[in-house]
Amino acid sequence: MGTVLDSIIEGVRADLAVRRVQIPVVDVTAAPSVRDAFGAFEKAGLGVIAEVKRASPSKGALAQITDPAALAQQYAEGGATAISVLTEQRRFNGSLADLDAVRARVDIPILRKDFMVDAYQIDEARAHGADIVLLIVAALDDALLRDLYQQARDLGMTVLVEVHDEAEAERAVHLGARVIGVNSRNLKTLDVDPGVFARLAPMIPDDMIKVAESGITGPADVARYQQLGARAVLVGEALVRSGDPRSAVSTLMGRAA
Ligand SMILES: O=C(O)c1ccccc1NCC(=O)[C@H](O)[C@H](O)COP(=O)(O)O
Repeated sequence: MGTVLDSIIEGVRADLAVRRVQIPVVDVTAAPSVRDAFGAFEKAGLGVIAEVKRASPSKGALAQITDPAALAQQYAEGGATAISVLTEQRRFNGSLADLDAVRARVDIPILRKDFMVDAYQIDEARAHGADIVLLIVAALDDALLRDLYQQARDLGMTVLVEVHDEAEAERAVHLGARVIGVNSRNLKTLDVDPGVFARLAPMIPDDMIKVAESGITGPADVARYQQLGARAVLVGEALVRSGDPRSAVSTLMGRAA
């Protein structure tokens, strides 16, 4: 039986095939200039990547986000370092239109958060203004991981390389990734285990930006991850459900709202 990740990727490939027919070649030459996400993380001290997330395989519908740009603007006003926009359609209810809308509204770096398995998606991310792309090590063999990583870097983008276990962390470090996300959500069970970051962080050199991902609900979680070496956190559900995204971001960062 396939995993959740396998079934998400199957849908991603099917949707990609349709877009390829509509737009056979993506023109990256007209893309807006790249914002320096790596520099932003370095400057931030503790960075918050605030996510535009409508739904998820683990929780179903999370929030009615009718204006993703307004949400992103509130995140930015709260002090977010970058915005993550989920563009996967079938399970997360996202779209490239969300990415366009957010890019047009905020001036901080933007992550296209999707399941990247093809060079076409990297060009597409850049053409739609993304400054960061996610590469999930579990979804890629070493050759494709390296090719997509290099392609994104050649386009000037920062790459968030995501790992879930020791073997994947080793592959990410070997790749030379400068930003490594440790996702505490198990892709088979979808359960979140906050102990994963503590286990994997020591394997990642300290000159890399370590990002703690998933299941973060408040400033105590952020402080704990920071103590373990995180330089940024990626937060979705807690922010979209908060009712006050601006204050929720500043509270996460330990600032008065
Ligand atoms: O969120 C899920 O259920 C999920 C399931 C399978 C693959 C990926 C998934 N989420 C993507 C993410 O990495 C999260 O959106 C991100 O880390 C934020 O997590 P959270 O703060 O727990 O919403």
